[in-house]
Amino acid sequence: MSLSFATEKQVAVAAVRRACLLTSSVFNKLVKNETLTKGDKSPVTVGDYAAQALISSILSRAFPEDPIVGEEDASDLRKPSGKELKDRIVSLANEALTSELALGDNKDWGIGPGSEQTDAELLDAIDRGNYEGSSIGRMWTIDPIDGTKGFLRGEQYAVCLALIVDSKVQLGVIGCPNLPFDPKDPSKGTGCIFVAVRGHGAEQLTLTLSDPTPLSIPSTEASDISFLESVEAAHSSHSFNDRVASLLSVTRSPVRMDSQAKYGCLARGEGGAYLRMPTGVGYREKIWDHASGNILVEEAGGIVTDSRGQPLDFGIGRTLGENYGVIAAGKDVHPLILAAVQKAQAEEKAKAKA
Ligand SMILES: Nc1ncnc2c1ncn2[C@@H]1O[C@H](COP(=O)(O)O)[C@@H](OP(=O)(O)O)[C@H]1O
Ligand SMILES: [Mg+2]
Ligand SMILES: [Mg+2]
Ligand SMILES: [Mg+2]
Repeated sequence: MSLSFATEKQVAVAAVRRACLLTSSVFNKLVKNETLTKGDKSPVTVGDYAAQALISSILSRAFPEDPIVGEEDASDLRKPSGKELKDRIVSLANEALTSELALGDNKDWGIGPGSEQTDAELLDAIDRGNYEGSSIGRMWTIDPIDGTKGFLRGEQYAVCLALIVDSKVQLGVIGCPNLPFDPKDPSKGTGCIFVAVRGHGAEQLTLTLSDPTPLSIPSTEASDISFLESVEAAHSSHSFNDRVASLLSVTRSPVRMDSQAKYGCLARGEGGAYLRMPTGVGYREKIWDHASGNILVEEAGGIVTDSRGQPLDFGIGRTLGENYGVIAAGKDVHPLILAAVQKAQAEEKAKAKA
């Protein structure tokens, strides 16, 4: 029987839940100068930094020995020009750490009233995410706001946290504050937390940790799926997906959504397939963009591979290495999608030669 990671699960869900409350309250108050543009031209907001500080400081208390691979680092906040931003992040993180939430909390994890951290402690918590990754041992990976562009547009984004042991994801949590809990029943409102533990299944909870629902991907005909794909055309090739869809006689339009919310939707039976093929040379996918979604889909009975049909390797560092794309789908349609992807790749190669 596989390990149940019961304490890890409780801590991870509590941390993601607090980070979801933090990010949704930040969104309503976000002002213009609270967003920076990083070296790769992508945006980062006070919400991203504060959520990473919060999650990392909870993990550091609960599991002080575990290294963390986090998306953000505090170098810009340590500069004199970053002081205003830093002050705001410290106050947001402390507010989220100390607020009293009845459920799922534990003083030993450094959360609840009286758990304030100093500026230096919170900046250090962000920088604990600088771990380079490893194929051996335990490590956590945090994407404090996945889909920052979606977050800024008021659309989908996700707070993602996963535990990787010896290169394999063992626990994944994805918090999606803007995702309808039940698309068929709007009265259930928005906000979901997806959780999966290796060998123990996948489930969905509300942001108040109620309504736990086990998740599994229903079987479908390949022609009945609709692809879940990035909103940002620079992140995944829309035209390649269109070609794959036509090879499979898919008639439904693709569903575009930012963040790992796509993996959550797939796991609960929406869409049927996630397809992310590289748009150009050079970009390497980051482990924090896929770790939680990977286990969620696998535990919901699906398959996740690259375009060679190989599983993703979470043990080679902060990235997934050379980019062969990502294909995630239910187990009956995955082989068909993989074959169609390989056919479309062969066509592209032949065209490039001609
Ligand atoms: N050229 C590129 N190709 C693929 N992914 C990219 C990319 N540039 C940025 N990304 C990643 O795409 C993530 C968003 O995924 P999606 O397109 O599914 O919404 C971003 O996460 P962040 O928003 O956390 O930075 C970022 O890490
Ligand atoms: Mg980012
Ligand atoms: Mg991301
Ligand atoms: Mg992010």
